[in-house]
This record gives sequence, C-alpha cells and structure tokens, in this order.
Amino acid sequence: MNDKKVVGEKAVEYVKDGMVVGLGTGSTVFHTISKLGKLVEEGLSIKGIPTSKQTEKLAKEVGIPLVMFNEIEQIDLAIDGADEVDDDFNLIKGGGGALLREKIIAKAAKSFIVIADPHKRVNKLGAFPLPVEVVPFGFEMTMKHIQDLGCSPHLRQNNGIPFLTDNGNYIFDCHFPKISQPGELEKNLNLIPGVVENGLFVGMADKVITLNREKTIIINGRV
Ligand SMILES: O=C(CO)[C@H](O)[C@H](O)COP(=O)(O)O
Repeated sequence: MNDKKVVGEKAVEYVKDGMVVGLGTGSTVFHTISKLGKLVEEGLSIKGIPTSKQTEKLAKEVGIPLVMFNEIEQIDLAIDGADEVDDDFNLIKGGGGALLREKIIAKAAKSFIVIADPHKRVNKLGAFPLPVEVVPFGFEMTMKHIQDLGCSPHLRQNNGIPFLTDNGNYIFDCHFPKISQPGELEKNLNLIPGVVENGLFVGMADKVITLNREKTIIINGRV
C-alpha cells in the first residue's frame, strides 16, 4: 500500500466542478495532481494554480488547465503535502524548496487541505530541519541572525552549489530543538532582514488527511 497515494488521492474528493485549485509540490501531492488530470480528461472542469515550476510542468503534462493570479477572483481550495504536522495542525513545509509559493497560495485559498503520510505526524514540530528562504545578498549575515534564534542553519546545496528556489533565493535548513511556540518563531524569523519566508505554517491548515496505524484514512479538521 502506498500511503502517499492513498492520502493524495483522497483529497481529490474535495475538488468540485468549477473550482480554482492551488496545486502543492512534492511526492504526495503528485498523486493528487495525477488523479485530477484523469478526472479532467473525463470532464471535470477546474483550473489549477501551481506552487512551483515542477508542479506547473506536471499539471501541464496531465492536462490540468492553469491560471495566473490576475485571472482569478479567489482560490477555492489548496491541497499540499507537509514535512511535519503537529497535534494542532501546524506544519513544517519546504522540504522541496517551494515554501514561499506554497504559503502564498495556502493563504489565498478559502480552504487548505494537507495530505500527510503517517510518518509526518508529530506531537511537537522540530525534528525536521525548518527550511528558511533567504535572499542571496548578505546571506552570511542573515545566517548569523537566524542562528541567534537558537538553531544551526545549513545552507542547502547540490554538489557544492547553493540550491536556488523558483524565486532565485537560497534555503537554510535550520535545526531547532523542539519548536514549542511555532507562531512566535514564524514571526521572529520573518522579522530578520534577508529572510523572505519560513516553512512554519501556523494555523493555516483546515483539514489534515492522514492514515492511522491500521492504515485507515483519518480526516481531522477545523471545519
Ligand atoms: O513543502 C513541500 C515542498 O516544498 C512538500 O509539501 C513537503 O516537502 C512534503 O513533500 P513530500 O510529499 O514529497 O513528502
């Protein structure tokens, strides 16, 4: 049984005809997007708005019509994966480096559904290093300020070359000990000059679709 496929495809049930759908990034939402592509082929009429270039490519491949922000009034629903989900549905995201566009789209959506295989569920956030997107200019200084908040940041690299986000920025993966006040940390990180956004999504998820130990689908939500 592929846990990511099960939760990813379950989320499709919330997509209705005529909706504008925020399409997340990663290997879980891959299954959502692939299934949506099949439904579009069978006549479902939706428009997608992608959270990354990678997702844009996938959505085009599977035949989901895409829109830009200037063409829409609102996003009805956003569906995305997560790297960690705590008991209050707060998230760490950005393992794939798409956290900024993901947060813009989740914030703009009337409803935000998170799909998470059981390994993503935690009591408290922090085992997964928190991704923080920073502008390249002066990143060495930005790093020191992030460090002052109590973590050890590592510049994300591929073969010794800094990883670049779709926005042309760098990512620091920040090892904090357990994150007990995610809302405060989210705000404090974003107050640092040079920080563009961080991967804490606090109070944003409306529903979390996951699996329990028996591999039954569990849907928890605020609404
Ligand atoms: O935040 C993300 C990308 O920036 C992803 O949603 C997160 O990394 C989960 O990915 P996956 O579904 O592949 O486990």
